[in-house]
Amino acid sequence: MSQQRHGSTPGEADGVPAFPDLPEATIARLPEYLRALHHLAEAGAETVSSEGLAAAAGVNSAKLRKDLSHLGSYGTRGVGYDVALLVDQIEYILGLDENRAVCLVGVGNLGHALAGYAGFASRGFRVVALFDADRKKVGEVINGLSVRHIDDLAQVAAEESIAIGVIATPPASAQVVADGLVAAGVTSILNFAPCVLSVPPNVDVRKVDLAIELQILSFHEHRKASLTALPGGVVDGAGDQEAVGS
Ligand SMILES: NC(=O)c1ccc[n+]([C@@H]2O[C@H](COP(=O)([O-])OP(=O)(O)OC[C@H]3O[C@@H](n4cnc5c(N)ncnc54)[C@H](O)[C@@H]3O)[C@@H](O)[C@H]2O)c1
Repeated sequence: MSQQRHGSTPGEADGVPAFPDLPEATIARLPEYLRALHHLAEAGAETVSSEGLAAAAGVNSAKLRKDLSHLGSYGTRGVGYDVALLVDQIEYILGLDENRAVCLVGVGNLGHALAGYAGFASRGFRVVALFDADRKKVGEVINGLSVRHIDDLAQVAAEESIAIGVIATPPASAQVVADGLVAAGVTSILNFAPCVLSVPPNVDVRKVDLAIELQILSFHEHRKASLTALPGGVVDGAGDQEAVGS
């Protein structure tokens, strides 16, 4: 099986369209592969087997091979995947080479933690603005950014070409914030508020809810307890590690 050559445009591997239509579940796993590949590259690895990468990413290797085949990446028999090349391909597909501008709305407990997190830059994002409705918070500087009033959203979004808005307000304010982001031209929203947002079809919303993740783990705890309670009950082997929010 061939692997895409160095120097060719990522995403244009033989027989694969420049922008393949990927299953949602594959898209959700690509950042996991990327994180694992970055760790491998930092450790000096130039190639990695599908089993090695699958273990590092916490998925099974058949699923990984299928996911990467969507990108036209099949690895080389006996050698595996070229780490640098695969990083390029995944970053290209995820659009991480564009260093998108992100704003955060709601600088409370959660917003503070998110705004202070230095890891977004190394993952391909620029946090360019922080907004809050509370005038007492306006002017506070976090990670070199001064909190702006939410009334400035449209102006700042235009100046900074903000692509992604993160909502960390209470749920009661989240819809009005989402409406403001959409009106300001933002077409991707990451919503931490535990509520469903109504947005136009051209706007993508991802939701992060740690309580839901805990509830899912609670289900698995419940299931394991009921299986081991059965005579001779055996719990199934460990499953894949799903990313929160996927
Ligand atoms: N997703 C998760 O796993 C997770 C975890 C914790 C909290 N949360 C959610 O995150 C949100 C924030 O939680 P928190 O503890 O930081 O709350 P918080 O009350 O400490 O902060 C909310 C901030 O939003 C601001 N705000 C309110 N309305 C606004 C508006 N219209 N425009 C701009 N700013 C506005 C407030 O002034 C405040 O600074 C809540 O919805 C909470 O349920 C989610």
